[in-house]
Amino acid sequence: MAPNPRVISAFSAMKALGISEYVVKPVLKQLLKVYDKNWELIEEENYRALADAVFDYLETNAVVQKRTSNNSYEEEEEEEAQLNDEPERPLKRTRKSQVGHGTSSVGNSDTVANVSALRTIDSENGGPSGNSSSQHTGKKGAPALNVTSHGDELQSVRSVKVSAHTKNQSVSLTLLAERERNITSHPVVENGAQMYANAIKGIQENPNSSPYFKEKGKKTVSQAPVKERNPMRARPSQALRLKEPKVEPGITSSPNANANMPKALALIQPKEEPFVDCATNFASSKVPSPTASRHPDSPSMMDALHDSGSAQKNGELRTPESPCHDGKNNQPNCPTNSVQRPVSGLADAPKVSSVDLESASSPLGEVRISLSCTLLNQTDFHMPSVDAVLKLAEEKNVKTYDINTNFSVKRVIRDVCDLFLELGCKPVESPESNVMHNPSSMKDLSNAKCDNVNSGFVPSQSTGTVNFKVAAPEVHITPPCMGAVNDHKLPADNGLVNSGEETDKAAEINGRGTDSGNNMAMVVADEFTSIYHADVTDGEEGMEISLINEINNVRPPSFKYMPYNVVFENARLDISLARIGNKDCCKACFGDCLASKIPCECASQLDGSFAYTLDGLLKEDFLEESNSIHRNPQKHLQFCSKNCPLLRSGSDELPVICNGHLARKFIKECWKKCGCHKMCGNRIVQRGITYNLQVFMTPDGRGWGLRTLEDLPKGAFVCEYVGEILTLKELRNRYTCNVNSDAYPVLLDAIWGFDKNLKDDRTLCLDGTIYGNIARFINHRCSDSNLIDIPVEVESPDHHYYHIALFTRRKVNASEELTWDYGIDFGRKFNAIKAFQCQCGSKYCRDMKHSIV
Ligand SMILES: C[S@@+](CC[C@H](N)C(=O)[O-])C[C@H]1O[C@@H](n2cnc3c(N)ncnc32)[C@H](O)[C@@H]1O
Repeated sequence: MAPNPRVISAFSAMKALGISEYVVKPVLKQLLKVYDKNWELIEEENYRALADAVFDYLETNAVVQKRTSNNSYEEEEEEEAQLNDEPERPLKRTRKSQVGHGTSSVGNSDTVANVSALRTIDSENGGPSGNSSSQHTGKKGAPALNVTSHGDELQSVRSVKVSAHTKNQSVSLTLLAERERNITSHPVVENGAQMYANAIKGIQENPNSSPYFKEKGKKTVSQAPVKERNPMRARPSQALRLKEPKVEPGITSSPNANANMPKALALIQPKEEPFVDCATNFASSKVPSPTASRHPDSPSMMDALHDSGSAQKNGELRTPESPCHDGKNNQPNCPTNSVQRPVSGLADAPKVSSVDLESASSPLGEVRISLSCTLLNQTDFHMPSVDAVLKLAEEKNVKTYDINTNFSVKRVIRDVCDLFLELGCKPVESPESNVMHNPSSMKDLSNAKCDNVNSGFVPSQSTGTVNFKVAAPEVHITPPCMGAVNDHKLPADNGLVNSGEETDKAAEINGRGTDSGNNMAMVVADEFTSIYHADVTDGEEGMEISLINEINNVRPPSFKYMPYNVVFENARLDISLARIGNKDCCKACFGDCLASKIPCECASQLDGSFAYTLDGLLKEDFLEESNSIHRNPQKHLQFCSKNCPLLRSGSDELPVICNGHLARKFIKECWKKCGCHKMCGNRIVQRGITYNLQVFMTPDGRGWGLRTLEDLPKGAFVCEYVGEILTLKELRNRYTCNVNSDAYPVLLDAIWGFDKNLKDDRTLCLDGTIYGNIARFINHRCSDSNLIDIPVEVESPDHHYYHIALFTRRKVNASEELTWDYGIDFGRKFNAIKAFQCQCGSKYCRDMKHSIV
């Protein structure tokens, strides 16, 4: 449909005032309603009414946001109702007065909620729940901080840039916030800040001057402020639907070479050995010794393919699951601060003589806030590690503040600033301490010649400046991935790849050059030593996750980074708020459900308790129970006999009867239909990755691995296993045709043993091979892995689809490799996928007695 020329003219007129179309659009819509589509009234006096309404809206919006911003979901409902001419909607106050919970009280709010839900899904994810399309548009933002700017709700801070100038004794911190691109309103006035301010002032002085308020006694825009999308948007939890994986040019779909697929399947006899978490002996250089405890055999992910449920006759294993993250950044209900002007509060930092905070924005939705603080008579400042500062700031905030009620972005910023100064003024200790130091690779990086990479993270001694965030490289990790694993498969006799020669050989074997074919922006330093990429997530996560290869020339595999699951063609995945009944959500809640004395509906699956602690960690008893299921799978199996999807999908090598599927212990998180705040403590996995992780090349031939760069407490959410949501049938087709492919499938089979009429399109699994996240780099460790997979229900209440969240089973030390027990039964071999020869190094390794061909 051709755009209405009157609309275009209205936009142009407003643009001349420096007001963006994003702002004008919703207001215009409302105005047309108010004026019964009488354009003349709007166009009169060169759009005077519209201009007034816009300014009103901006002003009101600023006030509203300042005042609340607590429960944006409710606001969305209100807005939605307005747009739909709902006479009355569940008012925030009403809801709030219903302290606690309640299943249903909200009367007729269902309709409204559903409507708004749909809208929310649509806009928030840049993609619908059910449609197919490929909008990966949405940059998600697992917000670390939220700041308000320009009277507008803050968008999530996607990155932090910190720089210090020792020479001038100043430290500057730049928070780079990025607005969601899809946001409907964009209150940033492009060039007319002053004009806007004057206009607002005029309206304040003479409110009646606006015809907008006079006409017809109808609803005014200000009654229903059009709200911007909630900035604190957790990561989109629903899946995108893709028609088919897009494989970018230059990439082959699956290296044939040494495919090491999990083959495994299967059945493992749970061992009775005691466990002791052996420290990972391979992580890269300094791996602290693990101390934890843990146990042996269990099932794993790849099982799936092979026998997913795989089990065995007696004992069995299982498949892994979901995601999640920790809640250590739990922010309270609401951030507010308008961080626009010099924040005087910051000045009380003892060592700081002055603090400046400036903000700038672009019409594209980028907001940059720059904070600089100058030291007072401090001559011995040195640049501390950014990581150390942020880590300390985080710890400090979690410990110091009542995170639920008192959180203040301003204070966080001040703390970060203070800590910079504090750490920077301490004498330099060991290289491991808090002073920024780099692995050899970092040094190399500084000399690296790489034209197209603005590699930050390289401290430059000469200037004393550190750019924490590297200018985003135009990197596209392209599809078919599977590769990397093979690349490192070296001859079993040595396993270690550490010379250029060997590397080249490996690359040759795999038909790949060591230095071509991939346009990843990364730094290659020296000849064989460091390949470094500042952010393998391509900006898709709230955290940057670097990749480093100090071992050989193998480049990262080609795959498309996705922070959330995507639906492949035929899988049936119904995600809609309409499917979430009152018993599946806590509509009457507000704020933080964990803080409420009365457990809400979302806690009912766990007998009225939540799986998380107030610190955002998995509760001890929940973790222990889940560990126990992994240790003794045979006690938790549910059988689906002949109707087992695995049997139906056919394979000569599969057992004739179902070996059982684990009855998993689920976490149920609050979600969009719930009344609580997005930062509610029962929304951990949705918020995405919050720890500082790194993809690295293992030195012992297991290919890439994932490690943590900071200590992780026990029960911390690390990441979700993300991939394409496939039906089992699709999975089999995919890998039966390509037996040699590497694949990383995980069955979503928790319901299989219970649903006797399971249709093929509902037998789902996740495959992170082509579309996936950093979890695809996590290597397997038999039994005493430091991560455990927990199924998490977020947007789909029936357990056919759920998320797989990986939590720490014990405290994990910085630089330790993160591992997960895939649940592979190395004693079995199935046709579709080849198992690898396990080199986990665990004393419980299940592959020691088997020789895999
Ligand atoms: C999910 S991927 C893990 C990331 C992989 N290392 C890479 O380079 O992409 C699984 C593959 O990693 C390798 N792998 C994982 N754990 C291993 C282990 N304990 N021993 C040997 N190879 C392992 C196998 O090739 C397996 O097929």
